[in-house]
Amino acid sequence: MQKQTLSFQAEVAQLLKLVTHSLYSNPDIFLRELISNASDACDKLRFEALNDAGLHENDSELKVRVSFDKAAKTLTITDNGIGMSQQEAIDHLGTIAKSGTRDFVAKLSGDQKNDAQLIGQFGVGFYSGFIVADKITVESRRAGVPAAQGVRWVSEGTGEFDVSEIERAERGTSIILHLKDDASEYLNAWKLKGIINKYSDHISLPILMPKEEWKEGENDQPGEMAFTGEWETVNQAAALWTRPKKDITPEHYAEFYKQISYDSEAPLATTHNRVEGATEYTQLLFIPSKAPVDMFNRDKAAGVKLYVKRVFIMDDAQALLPTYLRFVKGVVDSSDLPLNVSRELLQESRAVKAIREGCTKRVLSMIEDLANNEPEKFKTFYAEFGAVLKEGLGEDFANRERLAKLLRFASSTTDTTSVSFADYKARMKDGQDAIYYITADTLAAAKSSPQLEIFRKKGIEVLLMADRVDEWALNYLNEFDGTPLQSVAKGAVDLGKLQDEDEKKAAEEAQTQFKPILDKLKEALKDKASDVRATSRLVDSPACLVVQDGDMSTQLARMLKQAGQTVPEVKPILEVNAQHPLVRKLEASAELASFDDLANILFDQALLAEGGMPADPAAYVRRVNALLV
Ligand SMILES: Nc1ncnc2c1ncn2[C@@H]1O[C@H](COP(=O)(O)OP(=O)(O)OP(=O)(O)O)[C@@H](O)[C@H]1O
Repeated sequence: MQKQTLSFQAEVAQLLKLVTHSLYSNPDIFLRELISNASDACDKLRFEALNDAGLHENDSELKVRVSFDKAAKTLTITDNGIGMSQQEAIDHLGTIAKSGTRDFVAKLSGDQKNDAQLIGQFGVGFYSGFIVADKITVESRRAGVPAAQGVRWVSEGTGEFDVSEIERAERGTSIILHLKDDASEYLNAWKLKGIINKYSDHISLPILMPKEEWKEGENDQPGEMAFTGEWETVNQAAALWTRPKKDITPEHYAEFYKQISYDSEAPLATTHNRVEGATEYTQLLFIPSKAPVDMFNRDKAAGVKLYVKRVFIMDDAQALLPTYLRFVKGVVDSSDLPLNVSRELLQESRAVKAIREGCTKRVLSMIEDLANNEPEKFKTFYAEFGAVLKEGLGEDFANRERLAKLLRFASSTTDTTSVSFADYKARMKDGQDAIYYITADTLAAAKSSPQLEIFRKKGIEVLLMADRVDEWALNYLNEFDGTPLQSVAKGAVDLGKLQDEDEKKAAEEAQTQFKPILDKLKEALKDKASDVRATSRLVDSPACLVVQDGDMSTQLARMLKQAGQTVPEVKPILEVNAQHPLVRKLEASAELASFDDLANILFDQALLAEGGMPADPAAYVRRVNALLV
């Protein structure tokens, strides 16, 4: 292969510019990124060698070596992992393959402070070398490829890189950083050991550095540290989760978490256990402090890595946790699964089923623990992940009750999202036999909803729900601890024992007395409303819309339509307040030509009040204007 000069993909060039303009306030992390890549490369080799032992080439002790040359001002990170072919070096180091990272780079604004924050969430991997180096040379040979087909890749981190063919006896990759003048502090073993200890201690491979010893000076010269020619292991070289809990500090856990999650913040909660019995495995799971931007994408990659007997098998092992816990990050290391387990096999494995149940229970305990003992953290958790947790009501029947206890809502008497079903029950009025709730597009809409009027008048608390998932999720929860849940926007209003006899009688009388008008309204609105009836649910408003028990609410129907789904046409019921002057006016205009307009205005206003839109807004405006002039 001739030496070639190639250009970076536009996004890489953009990223590099950012990196070289000293994006990081903490330059040390370049070493973590490069060691992490080296460790990934070794994981890949181990995995591919499961089917082709020849790839080990008589060098099966996988390791990472870090060394420096003071005179040449270079720092070199070498691994004997999978290596790169010539084409792979061009593809992997010249373009960004991961679409997630590419999208993210496209979002960078050029504003350094903002970008720095954003980039902290992703990590720039290999390119972080350019924080400390003004030139990087990569030399590599892929496992199984002849020594003559090695590759050298060189770049100064500007627009281009060179690639050429080299002879390379040993398999794997060396990253040679030509350090900038102001980065010479990295030509120091103590400094490097300190960074490795801080960021890369949990790496399961040995990280080796040349051994140094104190050498006394001769002829009155001062002594100095000198290389002995041997290598020494400078990390613990045992995967974090395999070590006894008592030897692991919160900082170790946090570092490990940051490494696997690309999060810059420490996790909110951590659980680490060895599970013994019929299925044996170790779980190390984390709840992040912040939700990722794409959390509501249910197809999003899961966050748990699968290892089998300490061999890395796959990222994003979806079978290990239910979808509604997709925000959890961590590692599961099983001793029961075969090393060649595939994603398909995972779905069917009984061991995986047991692991999944065990992990789900653990995560729920972790959340319960926050709820019971760390209210501030639970608040953070709920603000970030409460909405996803609700999906569990429909997805995980076995844990439905535990989940229901963890839910929190705003209510007509509390502004914060802090009311649990248990709190609500404890405050229920004498004679109240249901937990009342309302769903709406926003909390403000829920709060000012006409359906709440009678409840407010009687001092009955109503839970307000404005998460998109609420109505769907609540479909799966009919009761809490023996008390039924009742939407106040569905079915006829039934306050049971809370409504006194007089009120009930008045409502019935209104229904009969009002019948002619109701019939006329029904006729006028036959295309829009399935029924029109008098109600005792309203106090200040003239009318509202409700649906039958079991029907989809108008709000959910709207939401699904917006999302492009076809929804069966559900005509709502128009309920009118016989006491309201506007409704009285209807009675008076029963024989007039304007009756039809008034009827339509009444319906459209009820729709507007709950956040909907009249089917024909222009006609609505015309009708109101006709009344105004
Ligand atoms: N030491 C190495 N050995 C073999 N391949 C490597 C090595 N370092 C980097 N690569 C290849 O280059 C690619 C790009 O590396 P880079 O660090 O930019 O991203 P990444 O590792 O894929 O992502 P991230 O660092 O965000 O996890 C890697 O995916 C890998 O294929």
